[in-house]
Amino acid sequence: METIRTDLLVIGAGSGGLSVAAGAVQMGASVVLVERGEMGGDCLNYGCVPSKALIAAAAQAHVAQTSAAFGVDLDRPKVDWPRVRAHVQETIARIAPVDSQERFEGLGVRVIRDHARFVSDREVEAGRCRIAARRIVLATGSAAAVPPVPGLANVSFMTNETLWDLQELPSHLLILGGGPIGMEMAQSFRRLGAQVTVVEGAKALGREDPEMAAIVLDRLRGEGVTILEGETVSSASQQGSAIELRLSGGGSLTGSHLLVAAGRRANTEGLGLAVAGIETTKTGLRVDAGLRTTNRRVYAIGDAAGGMQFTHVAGYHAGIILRSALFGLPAKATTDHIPRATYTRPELAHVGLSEVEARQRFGGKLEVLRAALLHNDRAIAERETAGLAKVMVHRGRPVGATIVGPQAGDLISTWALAISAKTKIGQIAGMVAPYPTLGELNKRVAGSYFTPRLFENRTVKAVTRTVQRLLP
Ligand SMILES: Cc1cc2nc3c(=O)[nH]c(=O)nc-3n(C[C@H](O)[C@H](O)[C@H](O)COP(=O)(O)OP(=O)(O)OC[C@H]3O[C@@H](n4cnc5c(N)ncnc54)[C@H](O)[C@@H]3O)c2cc1C
Ligand SMILES: NC(=O)c1ccc[n+]([C@@H]2O[C@H](COP(=O)([O-])OP(=O)(O)OC[C@H]3O[C@@H](n4cnc5c(N)ncnc54)[C@H](O)[C@@H]3O)[C@@H](O)[C@H]2O)c1
Repeated sequence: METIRTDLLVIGAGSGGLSVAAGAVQMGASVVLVERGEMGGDCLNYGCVPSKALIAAAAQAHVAQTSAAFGVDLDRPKVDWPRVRAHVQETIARIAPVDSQERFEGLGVRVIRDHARFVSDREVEAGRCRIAARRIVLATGSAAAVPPVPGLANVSFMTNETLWDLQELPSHLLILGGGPIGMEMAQSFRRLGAQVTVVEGAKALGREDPEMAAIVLDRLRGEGVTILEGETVSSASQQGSAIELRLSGGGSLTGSHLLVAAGRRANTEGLGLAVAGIETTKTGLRVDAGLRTTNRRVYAIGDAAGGMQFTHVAGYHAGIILRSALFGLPAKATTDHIPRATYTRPELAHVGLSEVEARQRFGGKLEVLRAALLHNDRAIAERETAGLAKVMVHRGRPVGATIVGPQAGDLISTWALAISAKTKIGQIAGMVAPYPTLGELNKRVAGSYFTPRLFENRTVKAVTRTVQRLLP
């Protein structure tokens, strides 16, 4: 057994672990990185990257369905699934070098490809190595949670890990769970030609503002996705390649394939956490505001920390703990300024407080600004006018924003910056946006704050008339 001493040991080479390792080694720390699976973790191999590549392929297929309105007739698209898969794999391959073992070894990180587990409160074993570290970072991510549905274990269902190995386009894809994974995949497979049925136990896109989520769900239903809400699966079975789900409401569904997208569970098993005095919660590892676990030398970041589960959150966490683990500086993770986006078409993006949360916090002092895409000239030209921006304002500053529409994930960045920089709404309204762009939506919604103050204000009108009389 080789013994290694290091400043920082990072377990997990996904979005969070790679950011910590790259930052720490480039700032002069000695770093060991342990990964038991693929470098790049879920995001690169089984999550964001393949799903966004599939969404892009599906968008190409969808063009044929909408082009006639532009005066362009296209033939019915022929979807060649092996080539769609090749596009997805090629996308992963093009990004992979940034996350590769070679790149990290080139930076000076010692990379060990094995499963890691604690053997004491500050030592970890991985393969033939025992690593003693000053600080340890758990960036072990999460995996699909499989609900305890009777019979499900005997069905050949897919999760986000196995979906990308599909050999053929499903004729009828059943999806268990109507969260972001379920909805992004439902629309993509529908656009590529599959029949798709989503079974959602509560409300589809249930974490989002219901008014905004309804715009997305209407579009998906309009494209032919069946979404059953408030419906749970009482049992699952398989006859040959046909998968049957019996529903608690009494009906049943038969499909050719089943994707389970019913939430996540943190990867904490097999880590020997008890030996190191590290506690877990229902959602992940127990951490304080500085992302320290119950063992003061050990941090947890990203999906494993059990909070918001996004790649950009894992990257943000990495920055927080680098301050603390390398320089001993105090640092706290907050969530108010962190955006999220679901990449259905239209996209649904949010940052800060929702309308309901903001009303609870600020009561009558809250102003909710709205602007519809219906009046955005670029959206009209592109026939993509289903959408809305909603901004929650308290004392002249934005405290939350939700956007549904094309490129909403890009448009929300303006509000993420405004909220983190505590910008006044007038500064967004005063920004000059190029015409004609979707970005004008942000200026328009901010400008609506001043509409009643300027255009429906008797004093302003009286002052204008007086000044006009006095001007030479
Ligand atoms: C289908 C899908 C689509 C998504 N789309 C988006 C999106 O568009 N945008 C977005 O922001 N987020 C998206 N996410 C979420 C995003 O993928 C995660 O939030 C992100 O990957 C979390 O990064 P992480 O570093 O915490 O964990 P991971 O990326 O999961 O990395 C953890 C790594 O730790 C390794 N590991 C675990 N235990 C051990 C051990 N004991 N020893 C050694 N190695 C270990 C694992 O093998 C893994 O490689 C998506 C997720 C899914 C499933
Ligand atoms: N665009 C993005 O950024 C993006 C995309 C995909 C995933 N993600 C991340 O991955 C996480 C996981 O996504 P997800 O969609 O798997 O999880 P989720 O927890 O967001 O949604 C799961 C859905 O499944 C439902 N559900 C759970 N058990 C069920 C059952 N037995 N029967 C019927 N419905 C059931 C829940 O009510 C919920 O609506 C997201 O929360 C997000 O953090 C992000």
